[in-house]
Amino acid sequence: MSNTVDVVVIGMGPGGEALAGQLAEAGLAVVGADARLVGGECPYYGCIPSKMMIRAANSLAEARRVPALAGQADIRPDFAPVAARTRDEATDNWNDQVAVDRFTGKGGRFIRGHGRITGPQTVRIGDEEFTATRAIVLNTGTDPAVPPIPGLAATPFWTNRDAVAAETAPESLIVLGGGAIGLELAQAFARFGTQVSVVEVAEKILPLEEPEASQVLTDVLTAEELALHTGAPAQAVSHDGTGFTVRIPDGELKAERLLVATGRATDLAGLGLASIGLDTDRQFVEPDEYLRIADGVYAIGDITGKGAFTHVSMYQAAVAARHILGEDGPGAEYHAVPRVTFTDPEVGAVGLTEAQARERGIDVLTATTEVPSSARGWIHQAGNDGVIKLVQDANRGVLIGATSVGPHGGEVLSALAVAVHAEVPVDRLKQMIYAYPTFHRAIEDALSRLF
Ligand SMILES: Cc1cc2nc3c(=O)[nH]c(=O)nc-3n(C[C@H](O)[C@H](O)[C@H](O)COP(=O)(O)OP(=O)(O)OC[C@H]3O[C@@H](n4cnc5c(N)ncnc54)[C@H](O)[C@@H]3O)c2cc1C
Ligand SMILES: NC(=O)c1ccc[n+]([C@@H]2O[C@H](COP(=O)([O-])OP(=O)(O)OC[C@H]3O[C@@H](n4cnc5c(N)ncnc54)[C@H](O)[C@@H]3O)[C@@H](O)[C@H]2O)c1
Repeated sequence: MSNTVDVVVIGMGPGGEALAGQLAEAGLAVVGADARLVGGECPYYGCIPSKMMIRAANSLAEARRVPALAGQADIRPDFAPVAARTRDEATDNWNDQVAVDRFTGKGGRFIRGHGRITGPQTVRIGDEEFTATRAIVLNTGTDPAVPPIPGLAATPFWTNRDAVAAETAPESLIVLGGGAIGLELAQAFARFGTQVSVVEVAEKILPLEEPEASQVLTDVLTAEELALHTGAPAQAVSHDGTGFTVRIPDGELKAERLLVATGRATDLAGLGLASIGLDTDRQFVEPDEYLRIADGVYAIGDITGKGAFTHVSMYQAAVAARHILGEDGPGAEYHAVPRVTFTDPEVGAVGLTEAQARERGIDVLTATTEVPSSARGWIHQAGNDGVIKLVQDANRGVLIGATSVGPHGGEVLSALAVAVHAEVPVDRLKQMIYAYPTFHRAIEDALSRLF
């Protein structure tokens, strides 16, 4: 088999898998390499198993709301169905044969191994050298970042990869990091009965989202008896054979398990980017609008730093694939990247936060409305916590950012994502009819406060 091909894809996360398959189906000679599992973090260690866990945990939370609304419910949490679904349905016991077969079925050649660029058109995968005449595509994603906290490295801590593979919910859990991964898993385990403490170095949880969103979630998680320690740098970690101790400025926390969810790491040097003249001292590559980082070299997904989300990886894959095939089409744009943290309530957001907009010198108008005081929120009652916040560019008269926290907050976000993406004039949004009594009707109330 010739080692001179059209395209080599290094790393087959969600975007890389889609792009490699599309190019192979289009008739190009494509080699796809993955060191671990085809499909990447999302199906095996990320989105899908965590959302299965959350779905189960939310059903427990909803059952706990029965006394407020509908009588009595006898709730006895059991983690076994979650573990079984993750193993059997989400990950096929962490086996990617179906995905490999799907790719090879489209005509691609798959190699399990670590890929590294060795020159403008050359890639080494394991012991083999390949020449890619049309494109090299990087979709290598990220690994969990482990902060240099004294003692931590020597302990048997969990990352997301261990947490989603748990067979049982631990009795107690300390979560380092109050971002998306930390909070989603913290709340899910807590709903199964785990005693959870979250240690977040920033002054608030979800520090990059709107402060109003952070506040709603802080109130909900505190009411669910999670212990939130914010502005709390972990100073030391130890493990005595049975449990963890984490020292924070306020004292010591102890738990059976420790989950490190403090962000993600890339390794640009390990990808050989110096061989094509790129700086490897940075965390992310810098692609142009067609995802090129050098002539004939493309990068998609988390390593581009445009939003570590499956939908960004897939979007970039489509743009890059079109460009590699020589088809016309728009380049990538990022003014309306949506994101949803699947806590309950869900925290959906799109575009810029108020703080980000002000940092850019944009003259903004903002408005918020509380979900519990909307008609649907009031009807919903137990579990109705939420807020909608809009950020308008005062000069252009369009929304440039929005946040939707609440039951189905991620679904409510879709209307706001359309508005931000298509730059629908705020005056036009104010003329729209919002179905009664939906959660999304609260958007109308927020719009009426924008002046
Ligand atoms: C717990 C958790 C929950 C998440 N939930 C969501 C969610 O709900 N929604 C959402 O949109 N996103 C979510 N994400 C983020 C999402 O998983 C990623 O954004 C998504 O997987 C896209 O990543 P990627 O395309 O960059 O590649 P990845 O999925 O990171 O895959 C990269 C692949 O490249 C391989 N690789 C790396 N280096 C090499 C190399 N040198 N040679 C060969 N192969 C290599 C790896 O083995 C891996 O298979 C979650 C992440 C985590 C951890
Ligand atoms: N629903 C989703 O779409 C979803 C879910 C999970 C993850 N993700 C993606 O994965 C990415 C990574 O998630 P993440 O939660 O690891 O990262 P994150 O950047 O979202 O959150 C990490 C948190 O850890 C804190 N932190 C950093 N160092 C710390 C330390 N030493 N001690 C205590 N806290 C510390 C940070 O201040 C931050 O709040 C996210 O940015 C997101 O894009 C998406």
